[in-house]
Amino acid sequence: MGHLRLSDCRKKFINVLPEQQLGEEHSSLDSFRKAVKIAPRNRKEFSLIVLTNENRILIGLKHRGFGKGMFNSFGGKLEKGEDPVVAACRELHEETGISVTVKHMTESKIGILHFTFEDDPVEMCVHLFRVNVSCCGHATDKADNAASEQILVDPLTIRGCDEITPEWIENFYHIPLHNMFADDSIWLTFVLASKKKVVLDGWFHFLAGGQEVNTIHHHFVDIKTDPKSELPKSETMTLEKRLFHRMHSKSIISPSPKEFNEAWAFSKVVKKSLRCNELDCIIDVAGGHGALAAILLITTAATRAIVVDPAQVGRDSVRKAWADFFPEKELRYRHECLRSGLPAELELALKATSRDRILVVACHACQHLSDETVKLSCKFGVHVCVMPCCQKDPSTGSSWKAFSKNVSFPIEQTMDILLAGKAMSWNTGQEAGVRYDVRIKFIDSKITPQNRVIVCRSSPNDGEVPRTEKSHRKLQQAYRRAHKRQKSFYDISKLVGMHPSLHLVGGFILGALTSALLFRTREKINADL
Ligand SMILES: Nc1nc2c([nH]c(=O)n2[C@H]2C[C@H](O)[C@@H](COP(=O)(O)OP(=O)(O)OP(=O)(O)O)O2)c(=O)[nH]1
Repeated sequence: MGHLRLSDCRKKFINVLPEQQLGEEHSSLDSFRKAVKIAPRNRKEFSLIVLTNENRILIGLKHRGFGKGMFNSFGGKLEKGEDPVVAACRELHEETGISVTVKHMTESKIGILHFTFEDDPVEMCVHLFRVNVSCCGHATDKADNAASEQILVDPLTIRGCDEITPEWIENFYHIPLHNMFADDSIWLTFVLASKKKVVLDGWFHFLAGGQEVNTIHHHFVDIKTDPKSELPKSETMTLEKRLFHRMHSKSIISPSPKEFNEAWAFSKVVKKSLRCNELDCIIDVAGGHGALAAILLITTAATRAIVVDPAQVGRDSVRKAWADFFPEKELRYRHECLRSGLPAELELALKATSRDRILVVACHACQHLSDETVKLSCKFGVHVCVMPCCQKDPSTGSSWKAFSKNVSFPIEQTMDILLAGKAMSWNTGQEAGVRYDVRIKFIDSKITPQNRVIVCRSSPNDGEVPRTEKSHRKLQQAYRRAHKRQKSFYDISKLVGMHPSLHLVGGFILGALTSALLFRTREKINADL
């Protein structure tokens, strides 16, 4: 335990207030008390919760009350007789919608801040908490939060109230300290920059003039670090997380977290199944917002992606959120149905690149659309991956539905297998001079139960015997095997070196010898008698 330098931590923050607004720093509480002559008569208690997620912080713009027009962490006055921890849970929920258990909030307490003012005899006593949350794409389950160490938050459920609007700051060091209370430039910078869990006892005496002046006269901060209580190791910001956070920090609702997770998982399957450094063009069919197209642009070598969908769903959201992740690449939307839009785009793409560098994808396109996507793509001989949904049996008499029922196999899976079967049929791709290697892969069923990705990888069959020819040869072999006996007789004659025309002569001689032998035997028997 010991005193740490506050000013060193401050240097990393780009919006920190100038030293003259932060007043004189004292090295002891005695020294601070001697300098601050006004003794406060009344005391008011508040809670204040610093809410972080990895190296991001959620703060709120205040619309009324103390600090109106400025950013602050969440919190408020304690109600009469209310425990500070309970007040912190209540205020955090009221102002952000985030639920934290009393137990977790108790463990999250990191100190007390005391504020006095030259023009106000009331001392403000603020109970300080630091809550670190994990953002996820699933609805927050209070029971899970209670049971685990982590607070899981679905970013879409974060909401403000008439008093405050929450906003994520993507990087601690960019926090708008120039529009926050002056003391934040002292203690908040320290709390955020410190790798260890810190416990504070902060004393701040402000000059008269309230938030307009926002200047500290004297301050003293007693900081203790507990070497045993390390902060939870912050997870590394994977690309997936950066994309996800960027999306919800811009309050984007299309794609939803579920759709984002589906697109991300789908893209992973694609990347495992195809040579992604060789892709050039992605066509995302029924792609709506275009999240899948954008993710593939970001994570593969492809330079162009086209979203073919008659509906205009959240196209600007994806650009708004992720444009700087694919700066030199092109994301284009074609608002047209797949039947005409896909062949038109495939023709355009084939003018610019070779078919083995083109990939058509469809994530959760209804089954008839997935069917048509595969059919058209195979006609052009390009790679195609689909994850169908809304499978129905289109056959007359619903024969597949009956089959599924008989073998207790879900119709959705039957239809997917049938689609894979069509793609790997002997003729598929022949017209384009390719053959298809077809696999069914899975994404996590927790993301979606419709989790089968049909991956159809095309490869040239130049110089190769067409599959129909191969099977014809096999049939001939089988036919020969079936007539082996006839063949073997011919083979034996060949073996003894006899010409087939001599068979007759041989037979005649053999017959004559046998008759002579029989005749002699009969004569001998007659003589004996
Ligand atoms: N960061 C920081 N926070 C402060 C300072 N002074 C101060 O009161 N706060 C916090 C403590 C409280 O969380 C909040 C003030 O509470 P408030 O006036 O909004 O109380 P409330 O939510 O109950 O408001 P209301 O509904 O009664 O209008 O600001 C300060 O100097 N720096």
